[in-house]
Amino acid sequence: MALTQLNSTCSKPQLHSSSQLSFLSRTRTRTLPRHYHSTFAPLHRTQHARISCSVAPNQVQVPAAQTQDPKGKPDCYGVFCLTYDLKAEEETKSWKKLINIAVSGAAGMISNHLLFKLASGEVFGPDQPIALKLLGSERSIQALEGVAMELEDSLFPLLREVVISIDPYEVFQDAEWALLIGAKPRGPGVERAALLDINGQIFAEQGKALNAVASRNAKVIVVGNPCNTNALICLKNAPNIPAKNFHALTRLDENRAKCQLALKAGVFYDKVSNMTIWGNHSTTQVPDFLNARIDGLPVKEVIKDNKWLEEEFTEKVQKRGGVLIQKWGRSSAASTSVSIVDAIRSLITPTPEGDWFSSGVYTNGNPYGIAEDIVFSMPCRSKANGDYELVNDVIFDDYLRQKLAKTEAELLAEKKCVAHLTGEGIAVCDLPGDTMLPGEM
Ligand SMILES: NC(=O)C1=CN([C@@H]2O[C@H](COP(=O)(O)OP(=O)(O)OC[C@H]3O[C@@H](n4cnc5c(N)ncnc54)[C@H](OP(=O)(O)O)[C@@H]3O)[C@@H](O)[C@H]2O)C=CC1
Ligand SMILES: O=C([O-])CC(=O)C(=O)O
Repeated sequence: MALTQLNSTCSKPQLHSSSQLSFLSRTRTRTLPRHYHSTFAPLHRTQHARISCSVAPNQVQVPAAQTQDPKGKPDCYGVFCLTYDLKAEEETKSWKKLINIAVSGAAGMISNHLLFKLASGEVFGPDQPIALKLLGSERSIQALEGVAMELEDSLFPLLREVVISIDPYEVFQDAEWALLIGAKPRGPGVERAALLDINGQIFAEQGKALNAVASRNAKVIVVGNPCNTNALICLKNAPNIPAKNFHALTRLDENRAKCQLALKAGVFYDKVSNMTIWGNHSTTQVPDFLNARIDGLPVKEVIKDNKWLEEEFTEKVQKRGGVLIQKWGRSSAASTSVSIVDAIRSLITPTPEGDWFSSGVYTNGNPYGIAEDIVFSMPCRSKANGDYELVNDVIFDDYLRQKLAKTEAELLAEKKCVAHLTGEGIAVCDLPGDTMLPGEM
């Protein structure tokens, strides 16, 4: 691969003084968002690892550190100023317009898998350059620099810009996708009501920031738990973005359910379709075996063991996260990141004819009689435009209706618990006693 030095249009970089990172790094002072209180003495509020150069196709740019021009004015800095020596037919002008993807909790375990999938092109496609805007905190800013360094060392051609910051207003600027993963984990002795409040405040703040600066048609996927109610809080604080654009991740539950049905039926999991997870991403979630299909047939025609379906299968899916934590010592991160990829791809590729996917979405206008104004996992179809429609052709029986009522009641109780964060008055928190995240046992 020949190296050619370019006259690029990159902005002049400054080297980050403490870490000596080789990518372009800037610092500037901003007012901290209110929830970032810390005993640290923050000096640098924002740090960027930014590809800010435009590079012509067929050429490779060398880091300015190695190639300062005779006047001593580097145009660009570090490995993010490099691009591959593309063949004429692959040149960058055939790429789509760059999209901004914001990720919170970017130094966490899920992100550590997800970011590399996003940067590789496997999510948005091999002709879609991306900018990754990574949200951390004072707690995690060093770790985030490490993440940026690993992204740098991965030489992803499609990764055109990386920004790390603790300021959601900066990270969400013009974001087309916001993947909200960061949330305080529920530790021993933490009441679910307290968790709803602590994490709810994070999502209220982030909703406000999205409202102010994100793309007006941004798609928001909330992963941080309790993800349904966090998504509700987020959308209530972002009235400029359609409520329909907010999702709570229940795709991991769908994938888990498909795997269990495939195992029981003795088929590979690609034979399982039409799998709905209804309701809350919690142990009240309802994996719907009435409408799911195996090899095109209703599940009940293939697995003629109703007791197993109603009891063992349902509980296995509801509690899969907790069993995994017991074995692995940490919560599902790799499979969660895979399911985030699945969730995004389901919105940007056409749903296969007759099939659907599950997502926790806003219930207003739903055809199933589920209470309005909550975020509830339901069956969706997409035409690949980032949008979705709810599926009409599903059936219900008494068992399914009864299970739906339980998960709906839980979400309505959670909603009352966070009324102070959704602009709906004073919170009253009376949660059902058995409410748990899938990862809790
Ligand atoms: N919906 C789903 O299917 C699933 C959801 N989850 C949820 O996703 C979230 C992230 O999981 P994972 O990446 O494994 O978790 P990690 O603990 O690895 O990372 C979580 C991130 O959350 C941020 N965070 C925000 N507030 C706090 C706080 N008060 N205390 C500690 N950390 C905080 C931290 O980043 P920073 O310091 O930068 O803010 C941290 O990096 C969790 O809420 C988890 O329950 C997990 C699996 C499946
Ligand atoms: O409870 C957790 O953090 C993990 C979780 O959501 C899951 O595994 O589904």
